[in-house]
Amino acid sequence: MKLAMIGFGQAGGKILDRFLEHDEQTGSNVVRAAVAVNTAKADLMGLEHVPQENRVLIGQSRVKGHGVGADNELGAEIAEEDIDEIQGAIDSIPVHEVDAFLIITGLGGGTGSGGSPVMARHIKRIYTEPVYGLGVLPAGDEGGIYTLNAARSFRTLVREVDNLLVFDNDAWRKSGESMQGGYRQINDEIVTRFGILFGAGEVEQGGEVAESVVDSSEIINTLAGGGVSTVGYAAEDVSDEKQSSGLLSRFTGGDEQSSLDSASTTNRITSLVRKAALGRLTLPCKIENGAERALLVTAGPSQFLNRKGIERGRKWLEEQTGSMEVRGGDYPVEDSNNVAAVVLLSGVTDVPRIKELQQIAIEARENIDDIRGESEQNLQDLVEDDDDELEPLF
Ligand SMILES: Nc1nc2c(ncn2[C@@H]2O[C@H](COP(=O)(O)OP(=O)(O)OP(=O)(O)O)[C@@H](O)[C@H]2O)c(=O)[nH]1
Repeated sequence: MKLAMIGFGQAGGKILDRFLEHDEQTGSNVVRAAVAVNTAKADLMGLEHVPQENRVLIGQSRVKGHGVGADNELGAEIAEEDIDEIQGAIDSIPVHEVDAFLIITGLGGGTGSGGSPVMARHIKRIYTEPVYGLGVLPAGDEGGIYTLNAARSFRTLVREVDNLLVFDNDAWRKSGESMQGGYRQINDEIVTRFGILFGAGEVEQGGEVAESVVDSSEIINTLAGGGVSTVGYAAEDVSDEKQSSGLLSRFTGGDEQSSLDSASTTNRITSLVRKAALGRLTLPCKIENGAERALLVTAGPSQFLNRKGIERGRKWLEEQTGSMEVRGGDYPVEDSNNVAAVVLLSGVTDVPRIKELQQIAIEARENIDDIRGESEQNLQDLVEDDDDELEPLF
């Protein structure tokens, strides 16, 4: 699937940068165009793979290149005011060559949190291609303002995009790690999952497995209908088996597929599907209470992918989610040493983490209002004398 990716804000830019690096390393060619938008000059300068001409600094007259300091209302205002500058960069995208737009952003900050819904609305008005969001929720220990920002941005962005794919930093943060080191690893996790998912629709149809290869229209149809999506992933190293099956087939003159035990290939796939769906999802949720649609992608060297495994995995997903719309297919990656299953669950609704986020956001808003009210009173008590005998100069 060919995407025009827009990284909004610091997190959005860094994840976009990592997607570009992944594209170069794997040759998957998913990112057809990349634009980074930010109010902070330093963040844009720190990017390594986004072309210079596609880095857009907005809000210069308002914040002088220093970011909006987690004020997402200001982030939204600036995006609205400078939308023509962003459009200038989008104009260079060969839109006829892309299947969809993907706007990537951290929902807890200011620039991306406020700007990305404005951007999504703008793009949807102009282009017919679907516009998806990849929104990152803040970790629980980041504090009230980030949670409040994320809850408000989440609500707005879901409405503006054709589907919001969510990644929850809270579920992935390891304690005892530096922020930067931690994010690098988290961003790798993000790119691995979404890279396989979107890369799957990019394989040329052809060869033995042609009819079971995932097409980009299957990704689009799974995401159609809107709402919130989450992704699961599981992988197994098959390098030893790959080596021995290659040797054996050369020795017997047979093909590599037939030198592998098809029952164990099938079982491996079905167990990977279960692990992917029941393990850590990008947004943890209860799958047994429903996903409207799902897509199963099995990736790896083609001799390790078989139709029976995918069929069984698909059926199992249908039973688990109660969805009648479960698609499935292969993503052959011949030089990989892993077999992986990626499960996209679209239209999920039973997500305790979102309810918790909203509750904390409401409390944070109440606390912020109380503290503001109190601090005005406290300042007045400090600067004025008790009997108001000292009058100000003017
Ligand atoms: N996964 C991931 N999350 C990140 C990364 N950097 C920041 N975040 C998350 O994004 C949120 C902050 O958003 P930023 O992108 O830094 O903020 P911004 O949009 O640049 O807005 P301002 O800095 O307020 O102008 C934080 O709450 C973090 O949870 C990153 O590299 N990876």
